[in-house]
Formats: sequence, structure tokens, C-alpha cells
Amino acid sequence: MPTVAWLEQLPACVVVIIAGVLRYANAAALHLMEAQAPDDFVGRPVVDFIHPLDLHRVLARIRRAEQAAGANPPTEFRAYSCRGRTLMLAMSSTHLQDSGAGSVLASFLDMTERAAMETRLRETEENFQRMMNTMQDVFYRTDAQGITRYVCPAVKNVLGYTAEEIIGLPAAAFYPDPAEREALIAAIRKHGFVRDFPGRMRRKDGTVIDISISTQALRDEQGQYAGVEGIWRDITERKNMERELERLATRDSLTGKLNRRSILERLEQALDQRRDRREQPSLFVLLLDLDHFKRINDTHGHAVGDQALCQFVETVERQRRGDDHFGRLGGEEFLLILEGVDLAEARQAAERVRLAVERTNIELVEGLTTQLTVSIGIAQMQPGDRRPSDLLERADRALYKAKDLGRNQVVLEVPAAN
Ligand SMILES: Nc1nc2c(ncn2[C@@H]2O[C@H](COP(=O)(O)OP(=O)(O)OP(=O)(O)O)[C@@H](O)[C@H]2O)c(=O)[nH]1
Repeated sequence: MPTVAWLEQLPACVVVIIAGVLRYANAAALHLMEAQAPDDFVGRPVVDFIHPLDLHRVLARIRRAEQAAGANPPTEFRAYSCRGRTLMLAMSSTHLQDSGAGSVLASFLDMTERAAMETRLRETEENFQRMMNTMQDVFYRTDAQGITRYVCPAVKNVLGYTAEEIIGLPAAAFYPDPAEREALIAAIRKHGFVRDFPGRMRRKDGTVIDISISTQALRDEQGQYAGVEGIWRDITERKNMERELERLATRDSLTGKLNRRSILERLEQALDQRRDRREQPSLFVLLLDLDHFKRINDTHGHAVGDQALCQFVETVERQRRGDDHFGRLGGEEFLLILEGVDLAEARQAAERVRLAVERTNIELVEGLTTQLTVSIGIAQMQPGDRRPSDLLERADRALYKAKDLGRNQVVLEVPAAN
């Protein structure tokens, strides 16, 4: 058939189809279709080159072009080259006037590369989604303003909110203490990333969970801070275990108060803080020892004695100021540490405890109560005191005086130098 010379120079592929047979293909089309010679392609039916699954759709387009005057919109389909390679083509077709009935002019573009890229992109996206869907930890991303832009579905298990409920909200909204998020962002801005940064978040049901955050800063093309991206993990169970271990290591198992080691540690810290001060330190210890406690054990048994000890501890606890440390040294001997008070206040505090114990009905068994009394020795830290024992020895002497004086007394040990 007659051809136009410039069609041979056109980089786009052009073919003419008459009655379903390829009658013309320009050089670009022959090249794309990997024809060794024009006859490999031209003169053969179109159906030879179209993937069976797309054949119906393509033939319908060609038929429409054969009849209609207007152009067909582009359609994508799979085709075979002359060498059997699968290609993805986008074809536009129109009726070719002056070449007789059933003539179609079609041009097509090679979309194989793009299709392969789309497949790869889709696979990458599917892999990403699969990974996000199976993750137990929470992957998230915020923008420079701290607005959550992505969060994976695991957030539902961890925070109780769906990802959709969270996306678009400020990440700070889920921190019980905004200062904790500010500290996190400051660390990320400073170092570019954080690993296992401790924090807390509030769940939808209001409970607060412990989390560990590993996150890095995102930068835009100009190197400007563009938000953060990372993972946070619910570590509440681990933290609870650590807290329980800490409690077991520092608390007395019967009364739940600080054990001997911990209360002595607090005393040592209090001494350290005041060691080099010249003025009279405002630190007092009150050594508390129950009077005739053996009688309770001997009369009612050890288990009842345990209950009585716990009730005594609750009585003292009710008198204790928030800042005072209270612990069990052993047996029925306890220690109260008072800081930032003067002598008169320390005496009053001791007297308050003594009176409260005396006035409390201790229930031994159902329907049977008794009163306990406590003797208290007080000692004040002196400028030369170095170790807890310096102070405790004086408190012990005061306690013995209290016992000697008939018990249920408060005695202050005045250092020899005073
Ligand atoms: N139930 C119970 N008793 C304890 C515990 N620790 C020490 N005790 C008892 O506390 C009593 C202390 O007796 P003592 O040292 O003679 O002192 P006390 O009877 O309180 O007499 P004074 O201190 O001299 O007023 C003993 O019977 C101990 O067995 C405890 O954990 N539970």
C-alpha cells in the first residue's frame, strides 16, 4: 500500500490494519515488534500478536475503528513480538479514510517498562503492607509539626485506637506528659535518632502504658527537619516485672515498707547531702520499737503477731509526712527519717506517732482487740556524722533510755559535745 515517507522517520509506532490483517508498519513498529524483515509482521493477522486474554477487547476496539469516524481512546494490552517476547502496548486507533472499508490506522507506545515498574511498585507496596500488618510493634511517621501521617495497624492492639483514628492527630495527644514527648523530640533533633528511648502513652481506655521508642529524624531535600519515623514497642509487661523486682528488692515482704537495706541507703543519701555543711543539719532519725511485743506472739501466735505488726505500720503511715522515709530495720524495730525539720518538730512528730499507736485498737482476732505502745529514740545528725551508724547508735541509746524509763516514751539523745 502507498506509504508516506515521513511516517518512516516517526519515533512512534504506526500500523494500518485492513480487514484484521496488518497491511503497513512503519520502521518504529517493526523495530518494537522485533521483525527481522517487514514480512515477519506485515501481511499477518493482528490476532497473531495479541495475548489471548486481551484479544477480545482489542478486536472490539479495531472493529469500532473500522466503522466509526472518530478516534478510539487508548487501550493497554499485552502483545507478542515476532520473537515471542511479551510486550505491554498502549494503542490508539482510528478509522482510516480513503483506504476502503475496514481500514484502521493505529499507533502504539511501548509500556512494557512502565508496566514492569508498576508491578515492582505494587509488589513493594504489598510487601510493605504485609510487613506492617504482621508487625507487633508500632511503626509510625510524623511530619515536622508532629502530626501523625502514618501508623501501622498494630496500634489497635497496643493503644486501642485504629490507625485511621490516629492519623491526622498530633502524636503528642497520646503522651500523658507532653514534656516526655518534648524530651524525645529534643533528643532526636540533637542526635538525629534515638534507640530504646523510654516513654509512656495513654491508651484509648485511659490506661497508661510504658513504651520504648527507636526513631530517626526525617529531612527534606533542603536538609530541613521534616518529622520523625520509627518504631515504638509496648514494654509495660517488662517494666511491670522490673518494678516488681525492684519492689521485692527494696521492700519488706511482711509490711511492704522499705527494707533494712533501702531505709539505710536513704539515710546514707541524706547524710551525704549534708556532710560538708557547717550549720546544724536538719536531719533526724526516729528509732521505733514496739513495747512487749513478744507477749502478742506468745499469747496469740506468730501469725497474729504479723497482723499486729502490719496494723502498727499502718498507724505510723497515717502520721507520716509525704517526705519522710519509713522502713523496717528488722523484727519490731522501725526507722523514720525526717528531713528539713527542727528539733521541736521532730519531737512533735515522734510524740504524734507514739500517741497514735497508743490510741489505736489493734485487732488480734475477730472481736478481740488490744493496744500497743511504742518507744521512740530520736537522734539529730551532728556535723561530724559520717555514716548511718553514727546517728543510729545515738538513737539506739535514746531508745534504751525510753525502755528504761518505763516504755511508751519519746527520748532525744543529746550528743556529748552539746
Ligand atoms: N509476729 C512476728 N513477730 C516478730 C517478728 N519479728 C520479730 N518478732 C518478735 O518480736 C519480739 C521481740 O521481742 P523482744 O526483743 O523481747 O522485745 P519486746 O517483747 O517487744 O519487748 P521490749 O522491746 O523490751 O519492749 C519477739 O517475740 C520476736 O519473735 C515478725 O516478723 N513477726
